[in-house]
Amino acid sequence: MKRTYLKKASRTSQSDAGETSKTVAAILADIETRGEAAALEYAAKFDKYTGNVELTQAEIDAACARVPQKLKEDILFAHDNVRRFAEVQKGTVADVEYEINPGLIVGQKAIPVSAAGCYVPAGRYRHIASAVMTVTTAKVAGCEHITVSSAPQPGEGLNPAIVFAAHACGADKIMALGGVQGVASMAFGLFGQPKANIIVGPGNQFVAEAKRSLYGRVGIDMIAGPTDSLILADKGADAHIVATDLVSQAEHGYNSPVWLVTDHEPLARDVLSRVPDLIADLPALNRENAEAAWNDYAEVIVCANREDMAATSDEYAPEHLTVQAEDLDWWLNRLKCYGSLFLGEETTVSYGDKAAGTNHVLPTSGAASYTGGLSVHKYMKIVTWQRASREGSKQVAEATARISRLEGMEAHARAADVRLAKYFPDEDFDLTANG
Ligand SMILES: NC(=O)C1=CN([C@@H]2O[C@H](COP(=O)(O)OP(=O)(O)OC[C@H]3O[C@@H](n4cnc5c(N)ncnc54)[C@H](O)[C@@H]3O)[C@@H](O)[C@H]2O)C=CC1
Ligand SMILES: O=C(O)[C@@H](O)CS(=O)(=O)O
Ligand SMILES: [Zn+2]
Repeated sequence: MKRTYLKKASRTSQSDAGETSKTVAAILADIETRGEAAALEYAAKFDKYTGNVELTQAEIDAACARVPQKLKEDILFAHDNVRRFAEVQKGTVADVEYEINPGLIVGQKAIPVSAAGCYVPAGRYRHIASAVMTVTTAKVAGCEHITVSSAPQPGEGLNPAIVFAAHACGADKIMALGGVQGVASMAFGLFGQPKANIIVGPGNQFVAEAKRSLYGRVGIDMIAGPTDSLILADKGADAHIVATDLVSQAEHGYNSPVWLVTDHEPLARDVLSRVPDLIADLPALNRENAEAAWNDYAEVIVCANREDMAATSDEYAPEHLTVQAEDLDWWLNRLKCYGSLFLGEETTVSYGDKAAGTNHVLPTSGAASYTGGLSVHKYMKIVTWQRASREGSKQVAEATARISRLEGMEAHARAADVRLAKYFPDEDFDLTANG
């Protein structure tokens, strides 16, 4: 497949991975050894925060009172959409019971984990929507205890709207702890909370690496690190809207890649010429982030046709994938690797990020090649069970005994032997490995 890069990235999500991994390992080990005292020291070091970590009910009430009414209504609108979509998704997992052989019944149950730890990023921006996405889905899944941990601002603590969102969506505990110290405190059960069974939520490279390192001891939703986005656009796409959408996701941070893939070079050149002005027009922090992301991480790729565009996109496996091209059904059918798909110019990643109802906690750095984003299913354990009548036990016992013996697992075989001997004392069975 021939691809022409009109713009090629000098850095990727793996560029700083080694350094990040070392930093995070040291912090995790320290917090595991020294507990809350170490977590508080890192809060002071990284966030210049020495205030209260566990929010009291009075602090929650005071924060909620500071949120403007219109913003509360918007947050509740987003919550309602996320909740209703989560409920529909939950309905797709059913407990089942199946008589697989006469008298032998097998089944599946979906059991929610007890304790969920939801990380809500708040370093560069106030990610109110992340509180909605994580807490609402945990609540719909049926988790008994939900903790939110989020980065405090120096001298101020948590953003009031994040507190309102976490509280309104159903958090049982809210902590002012960011980054690795927030994730570690939820995983180790510090500050009076139950140890989390699963840690979910997005964050920067330190948060994503902390979750990755703790995985196994605790469940995680997925690697949801620095945001990335890809737009597939054909000759009919509106260059101004494509450029605006690229910039909208480059503002996340200096390490947020945005990629444009097209089969129409004039569109690519038009978009390339528009992006710098759109970035220059942003407020200072957003401009700095978007400029760095655009310069170092962005790519503009021209392909020969739509099939090559789709194949390129699947290779990148972006977190957000937008299609601004004709024949949307063809794309929906063809594309295989993405966290969330935005079909057509009339929708945009920002809708999904904030309020449309699909979850914005999504796989990054290519993780969309093997997983989808956060949903109720991530909090639910699909477990199995079985029971049998004595008749139902017969055939499976014989097969079990012979397979076990052939494997050399004599004790397993005898667990089947004793049942056959007890339930069918008058029958002879050849239970040897060669039987
Ligand atoms: N994949 C997804 O679904 C989503 C991803 N995001 C991503 O979340 C991220 C948010 O990042 P931030 O604004 O930074 O907020 P954040 O809350 O993730 O990180 C802030 C924390 O980083 C820690 N930190 C900062 N510098 C450090 C250092 N040198 N060593 C150790 N720890 C350090 C501090 O403890 C601070 O509390 C962005 O990259 C954004 O793209 C946001 C929403 C959704
Ligand atoms: O990575 C993401 O999903 C973000 O784009 C979500 S938000 O824009 O930070 O709300
Ligand atoms: Zn976004």
